This record gives sequence, C-alpha cells and structure tokens, in this order.
Amino acid sequence: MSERLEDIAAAMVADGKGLLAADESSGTIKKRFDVIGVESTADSRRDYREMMFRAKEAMTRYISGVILYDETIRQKAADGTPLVDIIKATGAIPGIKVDAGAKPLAGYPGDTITEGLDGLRERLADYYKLGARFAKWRAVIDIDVAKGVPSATSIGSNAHALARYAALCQEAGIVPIVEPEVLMDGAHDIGTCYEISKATLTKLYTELYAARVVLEGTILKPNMVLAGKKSGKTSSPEEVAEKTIKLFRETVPAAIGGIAFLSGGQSDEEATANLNAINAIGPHPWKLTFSYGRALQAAPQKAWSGKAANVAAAQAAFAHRAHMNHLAALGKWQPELEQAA
Ligand SMILES: O=P(O)(O)OC[C@H]1O[C@](O)(COP(=O)(O)O)[C@@H](O)[C@@H]1O
Repeated sequence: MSERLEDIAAAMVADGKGLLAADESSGTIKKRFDVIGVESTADSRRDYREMMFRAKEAMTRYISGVILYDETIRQKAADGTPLVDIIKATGAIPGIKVDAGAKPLAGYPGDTITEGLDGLRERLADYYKLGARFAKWRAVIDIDVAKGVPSATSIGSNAHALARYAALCQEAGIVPIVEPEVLMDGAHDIGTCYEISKATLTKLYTELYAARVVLEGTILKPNMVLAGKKSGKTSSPEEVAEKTIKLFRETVPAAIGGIAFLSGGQSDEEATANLNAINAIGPHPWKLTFSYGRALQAAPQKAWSGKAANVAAAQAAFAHRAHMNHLAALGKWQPELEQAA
C-alpha cells in the first residue's frame, strides 16, 4: 500500500472500518484480566491478542488498523509467526502506542502530563522497521471544576507535547493519532465536558499548526461530549451527537485525515449508539469512526476467559461488536440488531 501519510490516514478511516485499540499498557491489561480471572503474563497477553488478530471476519471486514503496545509489536504467535504479520495478512495496518503514560503535573494537583518525548525519534525509527505505520499518544484531561482541574497549564503542556510527538511521527513516515482525552469519570454535566473539550481542541490545533504538522496526515482520537459518570445523568445519543458535532465544527479543521473516537468507559452499546447518532446527522467534513479499546474488547474478553476452548466464541463476540461499530460508522446501526445476535 501507499506510504504517503495522507493515504495511510485515509486507509485508517476507510468507509465502515475503524481501529482496534489493543495497546493497553501492562498495568491496564492486568486490570482487565483480573476481571475475567486470568493471570497477566507475556504468554496470556499474547494468546489473548492473537485470538483477536486471527478473528478473520472481524479483522478483514471491519478493522482498518490495530494499535499495539511495545511488547505486542515484538511478539510472535504460538506458531512462531510475528503478530504484526498476522495483522498485515488481514489487510489491517499495524500501529503503536508511543507515549509513556500520564504522570502528575508538578505544581498542579489533579492534573497530569503525558511523558515519552525523550528518545522518541529513535524509537519511532525502530517501530517503523517493525512495521508500524501509525502511532498514538494519549493526553489525559480530568475534570474537577471545584478544584480548578484542568488548569490552562495542563491543557497547554499536553497540547504542546502532542504537537512535538506528531511532528516527530511525520518525520519518521508514521501517521500520528493525536488523542486529547477529556475523561468522563467526573461529576460534571455535559455542558462542562463541551467547554473543557473546546478549550483542549482549540489549544491542540494551535500547537499542531505551530509545530508545522501536516494535518492531512493526522488522525484525531477524541472523546465524545458526554455528562460525567458521577453526575448521575446519561446523555441521549441525539444530544451527544449534536454537541459533539457542534464542538468539532468549531474547533477541528476539515483538512485532517479523519476522526476515530475512544470509548472512554461507555458501555459497548452506548459507544455504538452514540457513534451511530453522530454519523446519522451527517454529512460531516470528516470521516468519523471508532478506535475503541474497552467497547470492542469487553465482550470477547469475557467470552475468552483465558481458555483455548473459548477462542471461537470469543472471536464471534469480537466480530459482532466490530460489525455493530462498522454499521455505526456508516450511520446504519439499529438497536434491534443487538438483540438479533
Ligand atoms: O492507560 P493505558 O494503558 O495507556 O491505555 C488506555 C487506553 O485508552 C485508549 O486510548 C482508549 O481506550 P478506550 O476505548 O477503552 O477508552 C486505548 O487506546 C488505550 O488502551
């Protein structure tokens, strides 16, 4: 396939296809495995991810790319085939998480800054050789209005880091996914999420512009505009769609390669219904699809539960969620389709 950044970005958001975020760091995947009673070892993580990458129907029809973790991009399947080759054989593009995680921001209790810029040029060259054609960096913006979180310093520092990361990726021939995640964990209402997301995206695109990042060769991985989990309120898909699109029209250049949402702790069906509602009110200036971690994997994880005998059932569960999100990316999903499964 073409190696031009804008072509890779376009392939990542090809009609009805989206990204599988399988880049959980060791700490995060351990938390997920604890829930299904599986010990997290290099082999169990490999077996689990190999199960998904070999899910032919899901991978070939609905998945445009897979975000990997450093361990996974170097791992071989049980039969010795590199996992990257298994992904490529399905037609999906391998990608890599390159940030080193969100750390407390000095002087600003409650705020974080994502680290990982030191040595990034060399690491990107290595990942390119290993087959990665896109990368991902996640900035984490929490909301706690009473405590002044997030601060303008946190929004600014994270946007600056994202821009430096994106410029380095493009220099290495790798498409940067820029992910400024405004968390849905707080007690805030949907209007506050909108305001904080607006400040975050405005700053992000100012910094990307200043860093001379070519927008056509980037993908945005944003949160949807939602009420915080602890607010006790659920926003309807129509409200989420209306506010999310209003936000993007105000802040996100039409030139970018595309938009692939994170799921951020929404239930599987909520993440699908919201993506569908967003696309149903189109046409929009950008393609809008999924880059889900939890909302694609919760069902197959449960079905798998660490047992080889469950691989086919887990792959079927993955295919179902990927299919539902494929339809949502086209604005053609309907709730009845969930029951039909
Ligand atoms: O905290 P970690 O381990 O870096 O990973 C956080 C996860 O958040 C994501 O960015 C989005 O995942 P969700 O869709 O589950 O919110 C994933 O790509 C990543 O695995």
